[in-house]
Amino acid sequence: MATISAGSVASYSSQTGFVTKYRPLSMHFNASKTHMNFIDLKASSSICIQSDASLLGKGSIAALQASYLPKLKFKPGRLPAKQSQPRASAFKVAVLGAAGGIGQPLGLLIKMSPLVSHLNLYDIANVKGVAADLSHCNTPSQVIGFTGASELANCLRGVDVVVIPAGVPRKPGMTREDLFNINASIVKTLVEAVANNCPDAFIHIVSNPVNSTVPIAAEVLKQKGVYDPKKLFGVTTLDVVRANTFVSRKKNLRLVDVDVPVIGGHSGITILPLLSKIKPFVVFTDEEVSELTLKVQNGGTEVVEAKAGAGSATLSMAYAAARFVESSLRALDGDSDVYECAFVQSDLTDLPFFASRVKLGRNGIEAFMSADLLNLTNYEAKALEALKPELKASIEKGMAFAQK
Ligand SMILES: NC(=O)C1=CN([C@@H]2O[C@H](COP(=O)(O)OP(=O)(O)OC[C@H]3O[C@@H](n4cnc5c(N)ncnc54)[C@H](O)[C@@H]3O)[C@@H](O)[C@H]2O)C=CC1
Ligand SMILES: O=C([O-])CC(=O)C(=O)O
Repeated sequence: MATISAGSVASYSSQTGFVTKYRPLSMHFNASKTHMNFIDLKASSSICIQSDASLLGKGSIAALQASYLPKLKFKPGRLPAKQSQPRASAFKVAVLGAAGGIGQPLGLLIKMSPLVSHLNLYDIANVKGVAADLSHCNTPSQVIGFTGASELANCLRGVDVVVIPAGVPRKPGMTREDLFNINASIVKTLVEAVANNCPDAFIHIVSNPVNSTVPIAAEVLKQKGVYDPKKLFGVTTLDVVRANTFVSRKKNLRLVDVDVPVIGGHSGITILPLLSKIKPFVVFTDEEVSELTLKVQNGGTEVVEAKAGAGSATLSMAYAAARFVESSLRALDGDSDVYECAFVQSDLTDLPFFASRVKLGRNGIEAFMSADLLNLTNYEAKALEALKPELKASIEKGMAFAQK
């Protein structure tokens, strides 16, 4: 049987839920019989591509399908016995804030993507060691570390996707808003550099408060004359990841089947999981809706408190950000079946920015999944109205900061 390896990582990902649309392939991938290695950590392990087992879950399987299969000129089930190396990975990704709690595991996950040719890591401190370390992984991408303002332009030139997790995290007792004073300036400076050096890139803003840092980024890009609202994203994937995890646990569902759209923003009550729009269809009691909604809204704070001063979510965030990077790369690679939630410029509501499910394509957002906002339950409709004043204030605060 024809084979593609996902390396030993296949074993720890059977529960992952990179839930973008996915069509199974009826083909087995087995590293022991081929050199078409995805991760190459352990050449003897194998994955079955029609299952959900891969490093990045279904999304990554789709990436393999999208990036390898069309170029290999074979049909599923009719692979040649010997197949040469798949096409070179194509995309350049930069991570700004790459030596931090999120940046390091995120760098590792991106290093494992078959779609990445160059991984540029930037930080104001300690990034050369992180880059040297990661560069020893025998996956295709070339890793380079950049540090200090003088190296930022070189880090960004020619990049397709820029992820920005630079900035300070919360400590117990703080809200995400409390990070504004420090992180607003960091994001502003970094996005100015993005505008100057890779204005066509997809920009993924992770730094909090996302409800304000995304409007800041938009204003900076406008001032530079390079704003493309279809390519600027606040990363809210962690809310979806949490919602999927909590709901599947509560209702005993297979994680890979569960997809909960999460709308609004990325802070407290502005995070609104739409349980009525879950796939597969599930009935919830009122108590379950309220318990699950609060749990998702409080997910970040739960981690901040458990870490007791040592920061906020880093590993689950790296996982979520890697999923969003992978989805973006698949979209850039021509996959026409990529859907993610993100906080973006939007006219779905009367707010200028709003998180919703969007369809991604080569040029960024191709469509808004406006149907998700139809036929909301009373609970959801009320929660949506209740979140608007807080979200509006955070958006305006960000815009005002950048216009100053
Ligand atoms: N969008 C989301 O769902 C989530 C967002 N976050 C946010 O991500 C941000 C980063 O969190 P962590 O990685 O845990 O923090 P961290 O403190 O561990 O890492 C931040 C990194 O940014 C670097 N940095 C600071 N200023 C910089 C600049 N001007 N240029 C480049 N790098 C710079 C630091 O040197 C550090 O390495 C925080 O603002 C946090 O609130 C965290 C979790 C989830
Ligand atoms: O809660 C925080 O400060 C970090 C964050 O955004 C999250 O974990 O969702």
